[in-house]
Amino acid sequence: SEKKEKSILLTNKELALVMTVLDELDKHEDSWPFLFPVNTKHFSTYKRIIKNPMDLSTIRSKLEGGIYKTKESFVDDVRTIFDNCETFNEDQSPVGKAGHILRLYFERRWAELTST
Ligand SMILES: Cn1cc(C(=O)NCCN)ccc1=O
Repeated sequence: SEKKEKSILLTNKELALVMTVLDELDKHEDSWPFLFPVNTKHFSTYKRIIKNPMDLSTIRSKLEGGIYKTKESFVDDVRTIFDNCETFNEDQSPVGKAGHILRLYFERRWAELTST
């Protein structure tokens, strides 16, 4: 049925929406800490402290692989990036500050694009 179908994949409109937001996050000047997975060889405690690592390249791979069935599951992964950042970084550190700025940008942009 139409309802069932909706839960299997993102509609074209939703796909375009999440792609747009993902592209904007990727090019934002404060996205540099979040473009790729945190280097756990460089940050040896990261794996123990952060249970669900997430980054923008992983989100893009999941999107291209048809992993996201709803736009909400996409939003959950984006928010995980920022929650992980707050867990692992001091608020006033360069990475911590970038995380707060990019989270604010994302939430405002998402609201703009999805609020009726
Ligand atoms: C998200 N995140 C990124 C870094 C980082 O230093 N990234 C550099 C990328 N060149 C360190 C801790 C952290 O939580």
